[in-house]
Amino acid sequence: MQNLLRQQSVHIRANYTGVTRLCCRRPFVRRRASVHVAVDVEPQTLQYGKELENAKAAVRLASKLCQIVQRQLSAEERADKKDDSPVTVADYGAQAVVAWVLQWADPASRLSMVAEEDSAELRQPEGRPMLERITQLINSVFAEAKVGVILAPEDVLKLIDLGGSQGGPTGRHWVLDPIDGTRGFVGMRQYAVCLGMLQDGEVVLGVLGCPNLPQGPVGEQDGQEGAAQRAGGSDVGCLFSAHRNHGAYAAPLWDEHADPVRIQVKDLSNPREARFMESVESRHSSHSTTAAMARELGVVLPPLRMDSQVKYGLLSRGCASIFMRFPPPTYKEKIWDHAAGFVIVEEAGGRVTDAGGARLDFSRGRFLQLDRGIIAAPPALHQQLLRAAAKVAVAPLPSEQ
Ligand SMILES: Nc1ncnc2c1ncn2[C@@H]1O[C@H](COP(=O)(O)O)[C@@H](O)[C@H]1OP(=O)(O)O
Ligand SMILES: [Mg+2]
Ligand SMILES: [Mg+2]
Ligand SMILES: [Mg+2]
Repeated sequence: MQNLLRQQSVHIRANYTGVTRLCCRRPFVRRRASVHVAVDVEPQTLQYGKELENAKAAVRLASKLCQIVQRQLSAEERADKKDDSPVTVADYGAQAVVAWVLQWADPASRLSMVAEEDSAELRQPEGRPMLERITQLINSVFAEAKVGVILAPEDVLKLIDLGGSQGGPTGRHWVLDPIDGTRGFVGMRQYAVCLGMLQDGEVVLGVLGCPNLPQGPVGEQDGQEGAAQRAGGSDVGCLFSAHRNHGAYAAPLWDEHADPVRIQVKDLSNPREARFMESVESRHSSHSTTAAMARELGVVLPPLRMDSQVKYGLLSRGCASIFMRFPPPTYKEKIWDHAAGFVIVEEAGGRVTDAGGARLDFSRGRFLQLDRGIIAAPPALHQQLLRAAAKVAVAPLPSEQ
């Protein structure tokens, strides 16, 4: 695949209107085609401007694939992984699409990507029908977007396995969760395509594609089954993005020409006005611990339960003021489950730490090492949350898992 990719020429041209074109040409593809990306700031003025555009283009394409699959997901299109969590053709397909865009946009550099999925099951004879379905899906999304490339199943396997990097404290590593909240995805609820970029151990870019998230106010029903069915309207589908030191933005997911809008957390200090968010799945995050935290803090509003990193997006846009996550003590948190949301919340003015107050550290490989769980909020509320966490009994995570 490396050789194949090297044969291809890819270049990015930005015009003065801020619309960038990602053009790809392969020797055996006659027609030149393009993926359009709208950018919020002239890419030349940002240190990682081109990378941000590529990340948005990748997330938009992958989100399209996910949306198509969610609307007609069949039993053959999903499987259970060894850890008992679900995976679908869309998880694999989205990972391959993002890897393809990033690789093609920067063919000169060796892509390092830390991503959730790998191709092991698809390489088994029983995985072949799923692999063929994934390949077909990718090619139909590429055709619709006029990418002008047709992938073979072998290409798809290799693209998925580009996500096997270990990350670490030096160099550049993309961090991808192709579908965060797969249980939400199969349950017709919320999910997000999450892409971050690590530079020397720091998350410098984050993009969240949230196909089922309304652009306006969000209520409890938006976290429940049926969110996917309601997602056809033009006011549903959000793209959150952030560039370190340049703020966080929200834009319509399906309109790459729309201007992104700067977003900020809602800087509340009174817990009685605050709404907190947590997982829909109590097996992912203890609802009783968050309820105890809310009582200790004096929060009176009921929780807003949402799947996936859409919670980080909602916090950044001020739709709720607190996010808490207390996974089971044996669970190892992965960097792709938080990288994009982390930089978006910080750039929107919020704080994201573990329950002991340590800022999340993405430089230690594929996993995060956390004291108990994750707490995110605007600064004043965050301080109060840390005081509550010191009083509320939360099962400690083993130091070495
Ligand atoms: N047993 C588990 N405990 C905690 N989190 C889990 C578990 N299984 C999967 N997850 C991950 O929790 C996150 C979803 O959290 P939430 O419930 O808040 O949406 C996802 O990253 C999901 O992975 P995945 O990316 O495979 O969906
Ligand atoms: Mg995840
Ligand atoms: Mg996932
Ligand atoms: Mg998963």
